[in-house]
Amino acid sequence: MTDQPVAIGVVTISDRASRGVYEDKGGPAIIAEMNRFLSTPWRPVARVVEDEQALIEATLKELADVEGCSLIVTTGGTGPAPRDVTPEATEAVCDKMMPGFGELMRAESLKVVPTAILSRQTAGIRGRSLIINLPGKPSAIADCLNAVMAAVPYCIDLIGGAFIDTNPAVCKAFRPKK
Ligand SMILES: Nc1ncnc2c1ncn2[C@@H]1O[C@H](COP(=O)(O)OP(=O)(O)OP(=O)(O)O)[C@@H](O)[C@H]1O
Ligand SMILES: Nc1nc2c(c(=O)[nH]1)N[C@H]1C(S)=C(S)[C@@H](COP(=O)(O)O)O[C@H]1N2
Repeated sequence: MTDQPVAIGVVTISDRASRGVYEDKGGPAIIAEMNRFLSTPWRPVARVVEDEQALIEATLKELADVEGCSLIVTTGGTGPAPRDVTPEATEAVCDKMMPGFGELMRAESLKVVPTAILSRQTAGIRGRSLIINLPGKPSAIADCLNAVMAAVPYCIDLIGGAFIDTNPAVCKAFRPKK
């Protein structure tokens, strides 16, 4: 069997980007960061959706269950506004939550911007997929992924997802039981 590139979901959740009011910069920023981090061949499965909980849930389920994404990264919809429902959608589709991701990403973002505490970003496991929420501001993507990336490959190992390795010059993946 030939080795297929690892599928990674890239989900932009934004009313305005999904309607073409502005160009989506979040999805491309996630793809650029993943290219920087990962040494394992991978392919993005990208979606841009409105801030609608049912739509977000359906997208996360499709990427996990049909597309077989071992990792799904979302951007947007994590704040306090009425239409910000990404964490609710994430929790609704996950078997278990991984609160450490949100805690660490908020703590690191707080070094950059005092409004970091307004993000309710979280992470969780659906089957063999790790889902991680990032804020909508494109600059938040690198801040947050830099904070958690070293732990992502081992987390995916533990849930039976694809083997993912990182470029050690950028980020050394930590695998305690290698
Ligand atoms: N996908 C994106 N592409 C480019 N810029 C974005 C994107 N998402 C957010 N931004 C920028 O970050 C700012 C804050 O994002 P936020 O998610 O709070 O937007 P919002 O007010 O919820 O609106 P929307 O859901 O329409 O993006 C936006 O005003 C916009 O300038
Ligand atoms: N690193 C980082 N985190 C950040 C921000 C940012 O600019 N950089 N913006 C904050 C702001 S202003 C908000 S309202 C929340 C939620 O953003 P979201 O609704 O776009 O997900 O993320 C916060 N976290």
